[in-house]
Amino acid sequence: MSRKKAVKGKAATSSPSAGSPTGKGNGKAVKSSPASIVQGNGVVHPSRPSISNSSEFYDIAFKVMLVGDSGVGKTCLLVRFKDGAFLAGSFISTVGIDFRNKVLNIDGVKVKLQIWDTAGQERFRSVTHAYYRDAHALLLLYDVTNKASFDNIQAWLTEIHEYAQQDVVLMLLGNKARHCGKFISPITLAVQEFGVPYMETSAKSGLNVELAFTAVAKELKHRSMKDPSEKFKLQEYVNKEMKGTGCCRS
Ligand SMILES: Nc1nc2c(ncn2[C@@H]2O[C@H](COP(=O)(O)OP(=O)(O)OP(=O)(O)O)[C@@H](O)[C@H]2O)c(=O)[nH]1
Ligand SMILES: [Mg+2]
Repeated sequence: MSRKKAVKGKAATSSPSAGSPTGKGNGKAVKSSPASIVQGNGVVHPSRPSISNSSEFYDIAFKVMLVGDSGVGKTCLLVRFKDGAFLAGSFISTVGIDFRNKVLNIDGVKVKLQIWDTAGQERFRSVTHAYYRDAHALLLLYDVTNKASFDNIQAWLTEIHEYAQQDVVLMLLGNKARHCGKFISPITLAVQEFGVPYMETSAKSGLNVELAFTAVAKELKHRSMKDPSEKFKLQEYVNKEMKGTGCCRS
């Protein structure tokens, strides 16, 4: 098997696999220690030694897509996660689609997330559809200060069911949360009706941003490791790990 390292993010405007190191496949095992890692397609690969010409080595890689209405904060969430910064100032709506990579250490396993930032505007919807089928996880964002973005969640879920893989990991993120701690906004209380894991984030303050991506990476890793004794429950993990204290900056 070839050695893999995470590549820097680059714009992708053609087909989903064209700009994608993971191509069409599921999460791929390229190095593991000490246990074997199972590919999403069920192929077991024996343990391999570390690959060491980059700080961005990874064992398994997954594609995560950010979707949701224009203006809910998808790009800001990704920038906050990747660079630890907030894009203040005027709103520049995303055109087309782009991705950034980040490698997380999940319980000793290096999990590379290739995170696709999509354009929320209606006119780019057909471009986005082409990418759904390769996504291992989808983060569907709404804006907790914007009821219209909540009202559109059902339409997004319908679209996801139509275009994404059946077993895609899905989580709702109520972005632009203004509070801190475990309180959730009235919109997010209503969001529970969809029966999909959910949490609130703030790209502005950084609230729960790392946690959202870590939770998804953990879920994907658990699935790919195929260890039945280790059942991972996304919502339970998020509820447990959510910040209990802190100060509001949003
Ligand atoms: N207060 C607050 N503002 C935010 C937050 N996240 C994003 N914003 C603001 O919301 C606006 C839209 O953010 P973007 O990240 O560009 O939105 P988007 O979802 O990527 O929009 P499209 O690219 O059009 O789909 C910007 O003005 C951001 O500064 C947040 O957590 N809190
Ligand atoms: Mg954007």
